[in-house]
Amino acid sequence: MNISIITVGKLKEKYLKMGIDEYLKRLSAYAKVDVIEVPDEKAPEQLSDSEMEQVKNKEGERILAKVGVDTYVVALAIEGKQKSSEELADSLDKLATYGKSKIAFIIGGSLGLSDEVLKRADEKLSFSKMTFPHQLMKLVLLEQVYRAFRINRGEPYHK
Ligand SMILES: C[S@@+](CC[C@H](N)C(=O)[O-])C[C@H]1O[C@@H](n2cnc3c(N)ncnc32)[C@H](O)[C@@H]1O
Repeated sequence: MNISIITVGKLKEKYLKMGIDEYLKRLSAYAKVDVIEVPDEKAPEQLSDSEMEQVKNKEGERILAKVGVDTYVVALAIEGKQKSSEELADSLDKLATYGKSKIAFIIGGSLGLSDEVLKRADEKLSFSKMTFPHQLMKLVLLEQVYRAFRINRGEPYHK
């Protein structure tokens, strides 16, 4: 399985980078995982609604340029569908069974994802009603994808 994690902006925080690198190392035993960072758009504190839309649209174009036509897209969105770890594992297993071997998980920037990206998504996945910083979301997502592979292989994982 080829998994892309597409995010907006460069990861700067060392403590997150260490965690992300650790899960990428663990995941390499199960799948090919690429982390793609597209440039973020400057977003000062005081932006009008239309300026915010413009920021999201520009970031969205950069995101969509990285998504292949045959890729199954999972957009991370607060308002998306919540799943248990077992349900996520089952979804990944089913995608592999039905020949969907390219999957992109997309995490938005500080203002979220554009409508175009959400429209392109095959599903929207929520990790709760809470808002997480996008770089932390990347670490949490990688841990859950790793957990999903462990579940699907029947390997022990921490409950
Ligand atoms: C700082 S959040 C953006 C917040 C923005 N107000 C919104 O509603 O999307 C950055 C990105 O992290 C991801 N994210 C944050 N919290 C999430 C959650 N609870 N479930 C799924 N994705 C989340 C989403 O992809 C979001 O676009």
